[in-house]
Amino acid sequence: MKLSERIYEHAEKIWPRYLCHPFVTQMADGTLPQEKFRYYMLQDYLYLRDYVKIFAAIIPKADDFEQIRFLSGELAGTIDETFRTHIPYMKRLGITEEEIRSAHAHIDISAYTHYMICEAQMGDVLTGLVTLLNCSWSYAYIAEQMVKRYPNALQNENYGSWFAGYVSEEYRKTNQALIDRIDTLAVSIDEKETQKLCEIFEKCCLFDLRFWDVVYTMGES
Ligand SMILES: Cc1ncc(CN)c(N)n1
Repeated sequence: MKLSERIYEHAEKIWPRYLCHPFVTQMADGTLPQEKFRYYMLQDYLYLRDYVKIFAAIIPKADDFEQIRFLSGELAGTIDETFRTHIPYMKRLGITEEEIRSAHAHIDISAYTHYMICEAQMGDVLTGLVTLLNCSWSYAYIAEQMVKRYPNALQNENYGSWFAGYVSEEYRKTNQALIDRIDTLAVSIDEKETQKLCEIFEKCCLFDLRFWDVVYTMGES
C-alpha cells in the first residue's frame, strides 16, 4: 500500500468536517460575509509566506539536483497560488500594502506553521513533505467536492475565483506531484516510520480545521 493511501485513511476521518464548515459552505453558496473572507485572505497570505519557507528549509536536506528542482518547483507553485488567488483578491478587497506589513498571524495559525517547520527541520525530506501535504491536498479535495455539491460555486461573483484557483489544472498538477514524490520517497519505510508520518499528517489536518474556525470567527474564538 502506498504511503498516500495510508495517509488518506486519516484524512477520511477529518476532511468531511471541512466540507460542512460554515466558512466553506457559505463560500460555496455565496453567503459568506465579506469581512470574514477579508480576514481569511490576509491570514492565509501570512500563512503561505511561512509555508513556502518550509520548502526552502527542506532544500538543504536534498542531495541531488533533481530533488532540489522538484522542491523549488513546488515552492514556486505555492508562490503562484498567491499570485493566482490571494493577490487579486486582496486588491479587490482593498487590502493595502501597509495593512499586509502590519498584519500578524493569529496565534493558532502561528502554532500551525511553527509545528510544520519544527517537524520539517527535525526530519528528512520525506518528513518535511508530509508536513506540507495536508495544506496542498485538502484544498484540492475541498474545492472539487464543493463544486460538485454546489455547481454554481464557480460562477459566484465573490468566491467563484477561489474555487476556480483550487480546481485549476495548475493546482491539481502541483498537488499530484507532491503526492507522487511522497510515495516514491516512502517505498521502503517501515511501519514505525509510516505511523509517525500519519500522525504528523493527522495533526496538520486538525490544524487546518482550526484554521477554518479562526477565520470564521475572525480570531475571536
Ligand atoms: C491554511 C491553508 N491550508 C491550505 C492551503 C492551500 N494550499 C492554504 N492556502 N491555506
